[in-house]
Amino acid sequence: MTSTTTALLQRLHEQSLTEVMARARAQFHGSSEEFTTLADEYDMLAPRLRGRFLESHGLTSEDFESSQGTALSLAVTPEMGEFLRNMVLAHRPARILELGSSCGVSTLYFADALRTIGSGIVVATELDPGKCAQLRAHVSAAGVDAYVDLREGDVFQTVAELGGTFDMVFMDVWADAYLDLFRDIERLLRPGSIVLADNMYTAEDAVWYYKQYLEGNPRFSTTTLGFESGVEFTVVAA
Ligand SMILES: C[S@@+](CC[C@H](N)C(=O)[O-])C[C@H]1O[C@@H](n2cnc3c(N)ncnc32)[C@H](O)[C@@H]1O
Repeated sequence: MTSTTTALLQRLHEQSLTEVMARARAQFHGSSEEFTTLADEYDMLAPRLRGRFLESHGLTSEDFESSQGTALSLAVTPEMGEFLRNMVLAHRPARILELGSSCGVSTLYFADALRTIGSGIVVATELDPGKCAQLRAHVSAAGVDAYVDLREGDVFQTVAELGGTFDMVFMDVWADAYLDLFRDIERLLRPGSIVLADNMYTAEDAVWYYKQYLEGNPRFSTTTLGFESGVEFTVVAA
């Protein structure tokens, strides 16, 4: 990764964390000391307990699960970003579909990996015009324009217009849309395609139908990876 991209990602990660912490602090009705303790406890929790923990403290955020917009970046963590980057380096996809790109943090990890390989494209999707503008600026600053195709607009509309197959898909829109969206992208998958979905533990109720659908369908082999906010790792078996 170039030093420019590393520095840019570091700044964007810090910015996103600050935003999320500020929102949680505004929602939390305790003292600053209690909030600090809560944040430490969250960090130490097993990922599969995190969603319920936030919920029990009144910190579940509606904008994670509703179709309403938010100005927050809600970027993947550095750990998740490195995982995505490594997945690309290992799987060498020609076409990646990213569902929910926000200001482009996960997009940058995908695009940087494609730059390392020397080929491929990530089709990024985002509804919010302000976030799209930021994504374009970030992609340009990192010098990875050649590897990113941003489609601005509603993701369902965007997906309906796509053809061909995708070797890798990253699902990171609002969790209650996962199943409907997955049904729409099934025709774009081929045997061996990988679908990664974030927030399986932090939006456990919203993703329940998605998880059930995958587990009940012999075309897919799926498991939830127990790190970060819970990542569904699905391979198209047939
Ligand atoms: C969790 S954020 C994505 C974060 C991003 N993957 C990253 O790492 O920076 C989810 C994004 O999905 C977008 N989104 C939600 N519903 C959408 C829809 N129907 N069409 C397009 N984008 C949508 C939101 O605007 C939001 O920016």
